[in-house]
Amino acid sequence: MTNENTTPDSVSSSKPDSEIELLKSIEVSAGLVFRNGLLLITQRRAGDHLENLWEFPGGKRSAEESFEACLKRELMEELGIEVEVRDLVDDITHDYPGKRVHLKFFKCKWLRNEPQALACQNFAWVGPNQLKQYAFPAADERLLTKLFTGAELWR
Ligand SMILES: Nc1nc2c([nH]c(=O)n2[C@@H]2O[C@H](COP(=O)(O)OP(=O)(O)OP(=O)(O)O)[C@@H](O)[C@H]2O)c(=O)[nH]1
Repeated sequence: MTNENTTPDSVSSSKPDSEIELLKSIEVSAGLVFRNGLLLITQRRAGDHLENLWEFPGGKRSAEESFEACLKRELMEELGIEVEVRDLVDDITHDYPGKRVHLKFFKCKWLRNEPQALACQNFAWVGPNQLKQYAFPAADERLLTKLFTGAELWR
């Protein structure tokens, strides 16, 4: 995990504001998939943006697709699992060098199929204490704090 902080009001970046305004954000839907009190996380593939870091599974929304539909599709493509998409837990915009991402994180309930690493390097089901041992992208910092401090999210 990096030390970079993001809040909805302050977007961290190394670029001047004028340049950031020109960046069009990439819209991403990601899931907090719970099953029996454990959370599913995936590892990004080597060679991808933010390679080898762990993340909440999901991906880019295509035009005309809702964030919820995008998430169901991505979870099927990446892991072969079916979920029920529930509440929006966080909504974060973050600037990486040359790239602005707008992420919506939804709580999901695992419904069926054992996960398979179809489009990720690896996956793991973790509890709150294990989650601390994995390195995540800077954009996920605020959400991770919620997960570490809010036991109700895990229920
Ligand atoms: N799914 C997911 N993406 C995240 C998280 N945090 C975060 O910064 N991202 C960023 O959101 C974008 C997700 O798009 P994606 O999963 O389709 O990424 P990708 O490898 O196809 O992107 P690329 O083709 O631009 O390299 C990536 O830039 C990824 O680094 C997260 O927790 N989950």
